[in-house]
Amino acid sequence: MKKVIYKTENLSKSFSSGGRLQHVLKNIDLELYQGDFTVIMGASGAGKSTLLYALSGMDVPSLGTITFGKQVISDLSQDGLSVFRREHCGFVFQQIYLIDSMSVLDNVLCAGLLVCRDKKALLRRARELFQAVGVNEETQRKFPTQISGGEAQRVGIVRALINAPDILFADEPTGALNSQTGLDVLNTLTKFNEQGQSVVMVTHDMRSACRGNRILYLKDGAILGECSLGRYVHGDEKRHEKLSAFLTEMGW
Ligand SMILES: Nc1ncnc2c1ncn2[C@@H]1O[C@H](COP(=O)(O)OP(=O)(O)OP(=O)(O)O)[C@@H](O)[C@H]1O
Repeated sequence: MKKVIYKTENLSKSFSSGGRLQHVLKNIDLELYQGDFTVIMGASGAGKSTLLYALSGMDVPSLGTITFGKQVISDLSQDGLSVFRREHCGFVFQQIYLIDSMSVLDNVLCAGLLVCRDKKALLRRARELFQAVGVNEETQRKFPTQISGGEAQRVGIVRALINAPDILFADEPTGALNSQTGLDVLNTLTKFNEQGQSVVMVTHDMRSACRGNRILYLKDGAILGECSLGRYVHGDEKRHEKLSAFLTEMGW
């Protein structure tokens, strides 16, 4: 039986803009499981990123609770949330925000040193991760402005994983990449997930979504439905058809 890592109850988020309250997430009850590659889909404005930010402690809900393991993260202060993010979460976004004045390797080590003081152990893990994503030593010595978008995104994945997070959050990780480099990034995420890494990814892209084993469809701030695709198998056309049929049913 799968282990629940996240549980939300009545999770709601509202924003006030122009004197009007916009209810973006509406009473979401959700469980996420360890080892899953969960994908969140839905139309633009459905609340996907807002849900991801709430789960990852980057933002706080207006109402409801979010429990991670036994910890109620929706009760944490801003300081508590930053410790939670640092210790448990990894982030991969469309924008990578590497520090331009540091080498690729130092960008990764710097993120690791926030959690672990053992530089030798960090270096070992960084080298393993760089090898896994296909970023060689020459590229590791370069500065962010000297590498391609695809390389930068793979460095971003290494940085996100350097602290061995319990969960990796990805928001449109291939959104700014061309088709081949996007595919490399998806293969990298799939590989880590096969090794047990839990992933939650927001995407509009069918090809990316096909990598997930569980697809949630968000509409107007509520989960309208979900689809189970099973573990990713390369070249499985039925998977694409199943996802496509599900999305059609959801009104995608
Ligand atoms: N900080 C904020 N202040 C005010 N409104 C916000 C804020 N963040 C999000 N919203 C609003 O919440 C709604 C949902 O935004 P969100 O980014 O979660 O949608 P999304 O489903 O991820 O959309 P997209 O696919 O276009 O990225 C939008 O109408 C957006 O304008």
